[in-house]
Amino acid sequence: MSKYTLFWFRRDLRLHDNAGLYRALRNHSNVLPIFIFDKNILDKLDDKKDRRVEFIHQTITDLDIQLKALGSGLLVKYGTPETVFPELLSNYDIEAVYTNHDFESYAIERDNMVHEYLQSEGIDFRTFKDHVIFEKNEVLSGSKTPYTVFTPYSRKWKETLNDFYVKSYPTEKYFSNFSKINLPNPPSLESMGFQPVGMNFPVKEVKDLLVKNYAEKRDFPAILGTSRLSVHLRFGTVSIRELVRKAQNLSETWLNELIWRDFYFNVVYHFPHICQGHSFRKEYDLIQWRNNQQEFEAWCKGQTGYPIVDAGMRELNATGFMHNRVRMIVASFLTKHLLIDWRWGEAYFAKKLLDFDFAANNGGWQWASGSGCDAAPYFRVFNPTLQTQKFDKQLEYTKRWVPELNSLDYPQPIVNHEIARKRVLEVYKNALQK
Ligand SMILES: Cc1cc2nc3c(=O)[nH]c(=O)nc-3n(C[C@H](O)[C@H](O)[C@H](O)COP(=O)(O)OP(=O)(O)OC[C@H]3O[C@@H](n4cnc5c(N)ncnc54)[C@H](O)[C@@H]3O)c2cc1C
Repeated sequence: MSKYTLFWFRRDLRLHDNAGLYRALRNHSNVLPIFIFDKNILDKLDDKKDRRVEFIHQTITDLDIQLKALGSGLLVKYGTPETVFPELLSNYDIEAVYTNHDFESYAIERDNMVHEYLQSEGIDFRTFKDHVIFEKNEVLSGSKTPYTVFTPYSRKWKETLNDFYVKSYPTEKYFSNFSKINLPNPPSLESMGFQPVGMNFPVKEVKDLLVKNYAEKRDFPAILGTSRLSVHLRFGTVSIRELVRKAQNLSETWLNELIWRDFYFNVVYHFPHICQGHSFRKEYDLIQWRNNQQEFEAWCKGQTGYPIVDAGMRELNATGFMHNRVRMIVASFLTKHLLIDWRWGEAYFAKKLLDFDFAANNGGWQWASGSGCDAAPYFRVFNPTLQTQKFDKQLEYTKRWVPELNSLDYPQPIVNHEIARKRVLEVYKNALQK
């Protein structure tokens, strides 16, 4: 029997069109796929009914079934990478470990640690670009510096794109190179201290018609006008290359959204200070936030007395999803109307969003607060009433989540729009003039 090559799944939970898996299968004849339920991450989750863990568990179970049908299987471990790898090395004769890039700060630390360990054991650790179209220095300005503004970034992104970057990796050609092995089923959610919520997750297909109509429909939260693919993009159950090909054929506007996603990964990679809790524009760290705990709780619970804000927060709490237009409204409301630090909102979203992704979430929050690259100017304060008139005129979305809207049970606004607008402009001006 030849030595084993491990393929380590992380945010790329699919067999088809997977860059690192393709390289492992093409170069080696005994490829054992592994997945680690990482205690370093799971132990930090307070909610034992975390929808993300359930999503991953369902996906892993499905991957294992697909692999068993190929005469192989998925080796699933529950532990920390620093203990799992030594254990794997003592049980299997391993020549190389393949995986795909992940640029979040914990992931970088983890991969450096694993790399060092494997190197000390004489084992190759090979990593590949998979979850974005362009990474690292592939899209730089003419002066070879990273872009901090979306429009020129997206222009260069489009100029750089050619068929090569969106071609699928035909992993299926080499499926016979998966190890022939008998493995136990993955551990249950319960055995890892979690429980299922039992919700239906968004489907991973998007209809051509939806993408064609995206530009006209994407801003209306009452209708299904966006793809709902964000959780699949987060965990790699869909391939970004396939989606970009679809967007190229059907909708420039939707393509731009996929480019925003690459853009925010590019920002995280080039400006790591944002991963340490700093504003992208450092002067914004001087803002004197009010950080009123009671108002924060009212925002979290959807009890601010601003119906569109409350609808969004209740949708988030109930489903783990919130429409992009409403994310912008609730984020602006928290930072501008309530003058609560965007990091509080960022952390709350990180706990609740099914599609939580550090790069897009941080980017969205810093955009809303004005502190980010290519952010909304600080003096732009969304008016929730006008936003509702524009994007939920019939209150269809709002009433879905705030059914008691016109009754005495619904709270009075916790803040007056005009007073809050003047207050935030004053506070921001003071901080930014220093
Ligand atoms: C405050 C705030 C926080 C956010 N947090 C996240 C987050 O944690 N994870 C996340 O995936 N998105 C986040 N977004 C971006 C956006 O709201 C979601 O990607 C989108 O609502 C997901 O719905 P969809 O899949 O139907 O998107 P579609 O509109 O169909 O777009 C397709 C895909 O493009 C990407 N995309 C779209 N808009 C953006 C954007 N503005 N920035 C980056 N990528 C984008 C997503 O991967 C999305 O699935 C945030 C936005 C804001 C304003």
